[in-house]
Amino acid sequence: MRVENQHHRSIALAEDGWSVEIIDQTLLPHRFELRRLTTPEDAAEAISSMRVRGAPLIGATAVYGLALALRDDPGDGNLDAQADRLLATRPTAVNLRWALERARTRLQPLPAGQRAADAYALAAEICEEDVEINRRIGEHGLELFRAAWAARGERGSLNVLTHCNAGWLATVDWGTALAPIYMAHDAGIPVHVWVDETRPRNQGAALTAWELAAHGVPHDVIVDNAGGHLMQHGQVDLCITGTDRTTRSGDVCNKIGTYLKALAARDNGVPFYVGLPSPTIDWDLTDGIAGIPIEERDPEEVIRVSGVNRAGEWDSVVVTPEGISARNFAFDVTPARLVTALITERGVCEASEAGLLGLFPERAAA
Ligand SMILES: CSC[C@H]1O[C@H](OP(=O)(O)O)[C@H](O)[C@@H]1O
Repeated sequence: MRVENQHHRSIALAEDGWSVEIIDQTLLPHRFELRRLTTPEDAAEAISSMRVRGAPLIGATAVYGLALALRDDPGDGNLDAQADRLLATRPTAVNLRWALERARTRLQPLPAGQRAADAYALAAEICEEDVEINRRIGEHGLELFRAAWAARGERGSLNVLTHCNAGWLATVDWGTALAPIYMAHDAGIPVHVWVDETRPRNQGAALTAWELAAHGVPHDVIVDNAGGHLMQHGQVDLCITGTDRTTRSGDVCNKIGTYLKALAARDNGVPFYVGLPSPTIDWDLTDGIAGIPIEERDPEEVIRVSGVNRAGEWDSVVVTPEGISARNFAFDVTPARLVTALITERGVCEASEAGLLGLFPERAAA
């Protein structure tokens, strides 16, 4: 997407043809800085520290990390060890497993001397596929937005609530939940976005707001607990989020707090949509609540808030009493029954196995 009139993606091969450039998302919104990854350790650190985050972007970064590893040692042992190491960086987003399994399957049979070049080629393919998948999610989602706008009699604004960041920063480009928002805005539908701040890492306040502002999409940042109130007062026409792993039955794992938004949406008759790229579907799982591993991150992320102080300097402050105990669950699972529809690159379907197999029939036998 465009940043100060220059096109950027969240990740790209550097001009040297081998190192990898990412946007360091831990510095946004106050500093836009590119960071070069030159080793697999750099890639693993970028994922685990959330310099890059978002299921599709995590998968792409991991395969570039594997390419960096194979430049130095393309042997079987290093291929397996580095893939395992990258897989262990974060447990919830299924794209990480999907991308690394795809890489192992493709690279293992190759002569060692060909593996690095092919890993770079695969990383580039995964990136291009992601951009196209998200563009199509945007187009299918746009039709839902047009219908919602018509349902409002095309008056006022189309008020959309989103949680966390499922924009171009969470993918290679376009985003999943935000792609329909960008396309609706560009199509002249007056979209307004309620942006959940999304404690504790503030992906909404820091990343979604930054993206929407750069694209000129009207929005308001709200505290995570305000969404239900807005829905009760008719201020939300639809909710749309991303996902880190969706089961074949349509259970949606996403940033912590998504489930509570879906409950409020159901209670207030507000449609709840999920932007779902097919690499984020876990076809091996049916019960999301029982089966999806929920990442638990450092409690320090709850206790301490980072930002820019009055002097414009990067700083952090403690918001709890000294020595307290905190827990930091990073995701939750919204049962399929609370999801109005899944927006995939192949179209919109109900959140169910039948719905997903209707769009992905090749998965029926699995
Ligand atoms: C398009 S995936 C976006 C998804 O990833 C985020 O998690 P995190 O920032 O911890 O990587 C969040 O769940 C978003 O909805």
